[in-house]
Amino acid sequence: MDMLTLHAYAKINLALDVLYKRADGYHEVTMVMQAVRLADTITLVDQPHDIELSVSIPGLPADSGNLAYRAAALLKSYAASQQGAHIRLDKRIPLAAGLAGGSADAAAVLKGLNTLWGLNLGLDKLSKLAAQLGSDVPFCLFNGTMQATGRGELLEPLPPLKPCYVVLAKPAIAVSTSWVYQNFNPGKVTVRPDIRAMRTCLAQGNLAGVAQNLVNVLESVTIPAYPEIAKIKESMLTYGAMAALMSGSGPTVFGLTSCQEQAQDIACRLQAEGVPEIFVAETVSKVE
Ligand SMILES: C[C@@](CO)(OP(=O)(O)O)[C@H](O)COP(=O)(O)OP(=O)(O)OC[C@H]1O[C@@H](n2ccc(N)nc2=O)[C@H](O)[C@@H]1O
Ligand SMILES: Nc1ncnc2c1ncn2[C@@H]1O[C@H](COP(=O)(O)OP(=O)(O)O)[C@@H](O)[C@H]1O
Repeated sequence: MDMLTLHAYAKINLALDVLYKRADGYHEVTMVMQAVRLADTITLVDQPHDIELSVSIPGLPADSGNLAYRAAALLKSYAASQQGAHIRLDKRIPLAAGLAGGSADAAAVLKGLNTLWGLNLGLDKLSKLAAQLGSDVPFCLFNGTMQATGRGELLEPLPPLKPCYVVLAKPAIAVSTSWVYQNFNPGKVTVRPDIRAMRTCLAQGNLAGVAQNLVNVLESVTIPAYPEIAKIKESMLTYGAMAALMSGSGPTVFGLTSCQEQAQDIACRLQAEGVPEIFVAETVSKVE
């Protein structure tokens, strides 16, 4: 019996711009994405024929409603494989948080089963399958620091973000990504990210410059609906984060700092304020 254990890392968006709504209903975006060391654990065990999934928390589907299951089914069908697998998903990344937890799980299952089943598909092929599962899944195959365009599936590696600490704070709300995109109104956007400036700062290893350039246009949808997000951003800055931003469609807010002790201190103070879910994570700088 073969077994494989993988980490499925969460992501944050250092920059997120929406260019226009496409004919297929998706939005054309430009994003700078960064993997962080907050991970679900996926354990894969080889078995004949069937795909089975067990999940560590209630409220998460353990069938084709789960992206991890869908990833396995898609790979099995694409490769016309007779093999199956038991997938054990230990969830740590909060759900519907803007951290791509489901996408990370799907990417880890694609990579892991490619190995376990001896399929030898290249990352290019896996990336195409990943895009069928969701716009953020291809990034999760690669991790590190990347620019994403198209609907998020077209990737270009960027110079790695100078290693730093990320405080992640999620208020007690779940936000639907499709609701946020549906309600996006370019007329409500006041600041758009300067992606070129962000790229220059990354290339120079200029963390302060990266921090100054954090912008996410989806804040214009999520923050008016959930003002507690703005409150967490303000608190992060008061407690000494270099900068703070909502990740993806929200509601998680992340703050950057170069110092681990300061990150822990910010996390403690947010906890004292009653923010229910808080994590401190390092950045992940290379493909793992
Ligand atoms: C906003 C972002 C930023 O990284 O992340 P999350 O907040 O979900 O983590 C992503 O763009 C989310 O990617 P993902 O969650 O994979 O989205 P999908 O499953 O492909 O699509 C979910 C919903 O969002 C809409 N959508 C998604 C991507 C995109 N570029 N334009 C869209 O309009 C789709 O129409 C769909 O209704
Ligand atoms: N493996 C999974 N982990 C988390 N959510 C999943 C998974 N599979 C399907 N989902 C569904 O997708 C929704 C949003 O997923 P998630 O990836 O956590 O958030 P986000 O899109 O904000 O990054 C969840 O509410 C859940 O119903």
